[in-house]
Amino acid sequence: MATTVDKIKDIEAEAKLAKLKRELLTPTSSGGGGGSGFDVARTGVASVGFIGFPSVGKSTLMSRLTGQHSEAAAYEFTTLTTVPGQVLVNGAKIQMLDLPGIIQGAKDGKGRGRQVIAVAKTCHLIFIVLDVNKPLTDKKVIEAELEGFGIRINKSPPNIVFKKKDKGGISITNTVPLTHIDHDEIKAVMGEYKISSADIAIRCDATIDDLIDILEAKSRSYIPVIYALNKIDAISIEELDLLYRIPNACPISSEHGWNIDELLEQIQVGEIESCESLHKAQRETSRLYIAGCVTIHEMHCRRFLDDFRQAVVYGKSVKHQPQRVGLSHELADEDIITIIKR
Ligand SMILES: Nc1nc2c(ncn2[C@@H]2O[C@H](COP(=O)(O)OP(=O)(O)OP(=O)(O)O)[C@@H](O)[C@H]2O)c(=O)[nH]1
Ligand SMILES: [K+]
Ligand SMILES: [Mg+2]
Repeated sequence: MATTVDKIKDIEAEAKLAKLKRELLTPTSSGGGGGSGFDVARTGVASVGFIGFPSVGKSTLMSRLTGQHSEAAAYEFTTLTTVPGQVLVNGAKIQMLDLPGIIQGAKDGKGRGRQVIAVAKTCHLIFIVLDVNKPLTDKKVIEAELEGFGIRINKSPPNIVFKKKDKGGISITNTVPLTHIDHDEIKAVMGEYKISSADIAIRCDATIDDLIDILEAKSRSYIPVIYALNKIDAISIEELDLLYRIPNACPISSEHGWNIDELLEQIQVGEIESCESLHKAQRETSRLYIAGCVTIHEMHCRRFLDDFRQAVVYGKSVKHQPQRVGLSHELADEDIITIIKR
């Protein structure tokens, strides 16, 4: 049986690994890091990146959704660079980015996967495109690739407040019982990060990965994902029924244009009427909201205000589409705003 000392050793090793991974993924001036060589100019209020194995139908979907032609063919790696297009969702211009296919091990530097995932990491939403004729385990493989690059899928940041201090040691409080880690183990992680004084308030049944995500907050991106389950023209009705049980998914046929409207509808544009609903949207679907009739300032709670840098608004309340505005800007009904944090 593993002793506490063994367990702490494991945890220290895990924390060390997380640190090494971050160093590997942080771009360096020498260009050896996670560069974004495939990035393109961003237009519209938000961008959606297409991630998937080769030949699952990303480019066919791109052409179908946006009318922007992106070369599609039966051979792998047809697409070698980012192809941007645009589509209107509730009147808002949303940029679509068709990306080259990735393969297993992409996050570790195989192929150009790192550059591809680096682009996806800056998107507001990711379409994971899957070929329904391939094993469903492909979904897990792609998810692991994104996770390994610091992308957290359909998840909000763990409810842990971490404040580094100059002195006073490590102080830990938890409002719920912790079933995955104890205070000694948390201190071991802090030791690994060379943090000797901090206040840590834990408000969820956190795991060690949650804690590391908070310590590595700068290299984490919380991005909503929709699974575009493509090529349903090639399966039976019975098989299709099963696909409808997969959460956050939309079965489609890019080639035949089946269910493409539903896929667009799933791009969640949350409705904001109050500070509360803004927080909810921020937690659930990240950065794209429709505002009710309030000023941005009125929607604010402190936490949000602290990070606020600028908002980009598209809709009736602004002259230019989109327009950058500050806190006192008054929104109109159905405006779409993107909050830019510091
Ligand atoms: N049956 C069927 N075939 C499709 C569908 N969508 C795409 N295909 C075919 O799948 C093959 C690959 O399509 P692409 O759009 O090039 O796939 P991709 O994911 O962009 O591929 P890479 O750029 O190489 O990564 C082509 O032969 C398409 O005709 C679909 O909905 N149904
Ligand atoms: K292809
Ligand atoms: Mg392609």
